[in-house]
Order: sequence, then C-alpha cells, then structure tokens
Amino acid sequence: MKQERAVTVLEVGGAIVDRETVYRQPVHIVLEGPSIVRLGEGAYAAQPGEVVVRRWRKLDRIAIPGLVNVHGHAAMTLLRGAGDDLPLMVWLQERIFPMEARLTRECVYWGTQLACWEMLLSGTTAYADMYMMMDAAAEAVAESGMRALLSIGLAGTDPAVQAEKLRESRAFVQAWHGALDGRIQVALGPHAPYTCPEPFLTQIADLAAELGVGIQIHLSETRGEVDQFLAQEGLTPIGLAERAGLFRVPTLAAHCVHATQNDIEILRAHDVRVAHNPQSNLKLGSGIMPLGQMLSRGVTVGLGTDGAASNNNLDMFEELRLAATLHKGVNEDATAVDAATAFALATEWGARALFMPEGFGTLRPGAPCDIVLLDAHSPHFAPSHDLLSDVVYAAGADDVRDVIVAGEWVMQNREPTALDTERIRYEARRLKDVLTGHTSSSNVES
Ligand SMILES: CSC[C@H]1O[C@@H](n2cnc3c(O)ncnc32)[C@H](O)[C@@H]1O
Ligand SMILES: [Zn+2]
Repeated sequence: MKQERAVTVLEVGGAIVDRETVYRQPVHIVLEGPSIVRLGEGAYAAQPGEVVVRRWRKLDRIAIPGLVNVHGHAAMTLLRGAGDDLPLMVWLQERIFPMEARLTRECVYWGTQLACWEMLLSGTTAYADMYMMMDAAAEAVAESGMRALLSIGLAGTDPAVQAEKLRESRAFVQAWHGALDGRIQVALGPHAPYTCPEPFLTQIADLAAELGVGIQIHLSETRGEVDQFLAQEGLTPIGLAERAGLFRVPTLAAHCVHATQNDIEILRAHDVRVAHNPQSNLKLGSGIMPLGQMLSRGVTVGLGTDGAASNNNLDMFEELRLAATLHKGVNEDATAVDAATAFALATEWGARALFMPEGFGTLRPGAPCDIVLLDAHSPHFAPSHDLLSDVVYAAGADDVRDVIVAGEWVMQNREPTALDTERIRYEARRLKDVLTGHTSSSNVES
C-alpha cells in the first residue's frame, strides 16, 4: 500500500530561492515536517501520496531564506549606546568590561530575548553568539524559536580560571549541543589571542576536537592587535592561532579586518570561516576587511552585526546593503560585491560559516523551512525590475512581516509568537540600572 505523506503548502507572491534562482510570480512551497520538499511556480498540484494538512495562502508576501547573522554578543543589547565613538580597546576596557562585571544571569536572559525580538523583526532566523552565562542565553533563544550557535566566551591567564572555563564549556556542550532537533549548536569560544595565551588556545582546540565541536574567535580586528603580535611573536594573530593548533577544528574567525595575503592563504588552507562585520568595524574605527580578496581566494565568508553595543543594532538588512556598497566605494569599483554576492553572504554562505549542513540558508528542496516573508505591497517592490536587487538595495527590516523556523511560525505580522515583548521591554529598562550601578530609572522610559 502506498504511504501517505502529510504536507503543508505555503503559497506566496514570489520567492528568492538562492542567489541564482528567483521567482517573480506566485510560488508554492511544499513542506514536510521542518523541511522544504519541493517548490515551483504557480498553484500547488498534489503529487501521489501527498495529503495537504495545512495550507497557508500568502500571495501578498515574498519569501526569502531566513538571514544568518554569523557574529555577535546577543545580550549586549542591554549595553546599546553605553559607549559610543571610541576605538575598540578603549571601548572594551573603559566602558564595556566594567559594566559586564555587573552582569547577572537575568541580564543575559532578558538581553538575549531582546536580541531575538530585534533579530526576528529584521528577518534573521539563525545567529552566532559568544558571551557569558550562556545557559541563560540558551534558554532565551530556545524559547524564541530561533536557531543559534552558542559559545561561552573564554579568556584568562590564570591556569585555575582557564581550567574552570574549560569545565564550564564541556558541561555547556553536553547540555545544549544539538538540542531542540539541532536548533541549538554549541562551539567553544576563545575570545581572542590577546585575552587567551597560546597554551590556553591549544587546550581549547584539544577540547573542541575531543567533543566534536567547532570554535569561534575574534582575530585581527585592529591594526594595533596585529602590530602587537608581530612585535611580540613575529606572527600575526591568524598565524599564531594556526601555530596554536586552533584550525585543526572547524573555526569561525570574526573580523579579520587586517588579514595579510599570507593570513588569507592560511584561512583558505584550513577552511576557516570568516565573519565580516562591516558596520561594527566602521563604528569602532577598526577598518575595512578585504572582502573581495577573501572571496576570490575561496574563503567562506558570512555577514554579522557584532554586538548591539558596537553596531548599534542587529539589523541584517543594513549589514547586507552596507557590504554591497562599502566595497564598491573603497575599491572604486561598482561591480564589487554585487547583489547576488551580498545576498549569499547573508544567507547560504552565512549558514556555511556557522557549520550548518549544505542547503541551509536557501529555499531549495531539502533545506529546512527557515523562511522570511516580506510585504509584497511595500513601495520597495513597486515596480520590480529585479527582485534580488530590491531585497539587497531597497528593502529594509520594516518590510519583514512573518518568520518561519523549522516549519514553525515564530513571528506573525511582526508579532513574535513565543516572546512576551512587553515584558522584555520592561526588564531591559529595569536591568539597565543593574549594569550601570544606578538605582533609579528615568520616567521617560517607564
Ligand atoms: C568573553 S565574552 C565575549 C566578549 O567579547 C566582547 N566583545 C564585544 N564586541 C567585541 C569586539 O568587536 N571585539 C572584541 N571583543 C568584543 C564582549 O564585550 C565580551 O566581553
Ligand atoms: Zn565580537
């Protein structure tokens, strides 16, 4: 007897499947469980054995793959605007670290929920996060319905502190890696070579190899960092990370703004993924990453916002557009980072950067049903000469209406389905006082 298969049909007014395949006419997307099984132009016609159990008719929407934010510190939403117009090291040491010393578990929980709300509103379905008290972050993202690659940020020179951090990371991997049908992934998170001595980096790589997880780390973010390592070690931070054995395991390196030609070769040779964070790099005055050279040499690159305290938002539409325009300007070349490349950076290549299986970050058959629905009636799509161009160069977070992750609606008509947004806003305002050490809130906010 022929097996019946329960499917859901989503009908939309148009769709971007990946950087090469765009439908400007109505499209039907057939889902089975959390995955896309097929899609095509026009109305749905049942295939033998298919039983339609749900039908979502949304012809006033355009479907794109969920955006992937490959670098950030989610709970830093609570520190947004608390230290602007400063270079990285001054910003970290004089503003951020003193406030982070007051962080509590509830700060991380509510700060992460605030980040998830903001990311859903701007069409992000998956993100990477390196921070503290990450069990609270994991609970917060689990409730939101999003996907995340989570890491406890590791730093320290004291061997007892290092050993404790490794113990915590092991327990965190055991508790959360692969949880919720794979929605939550865990990597180890050495902060940077300037906060993790080389032997500690080697121990972290050993543990990652033993546990079968990847690593995320900040590398070569500023010229000062590179100069310091060249002077002290005769190696760039990327060269030192290689010598420490970090790249034996799948690694995601954030920034790489000052990567040399030799560094790019090291990254390529070890298949190190790179997180490009143009807005944060500009705001902190760090510089501009050589994206064109990375891509032409075959390095996998994704796009990230970095934390909300250095960006100062988590809007991947802004990042996408900035990546597409910034490199044209600095290279005086309008063909640099074309719309299709920028779109891939924010979707399919971002998913690769987060160690996700092939097909993630697309709407191709076999991909997970992580879909963002845009308002087809937005002025940004009228008229439409080129839908991919509209999404990259014209659309913005305001055009995002609905978000589906693994076949579940996590935002409908701009309302997250599982987040209590009023409570998040209240807690974020209340917790500002915990972080600043002040006791009273202004009436304007309450
Ligand atoms: C130890 S948890 C992560 C740690 O990283 C800090 N951080 C945030 N943004 C950046 C950045 O751009 N470069 C380096 N470090 C950064 C964050 O404040 C946490 O302390
Ligand atoms: Zn960062």
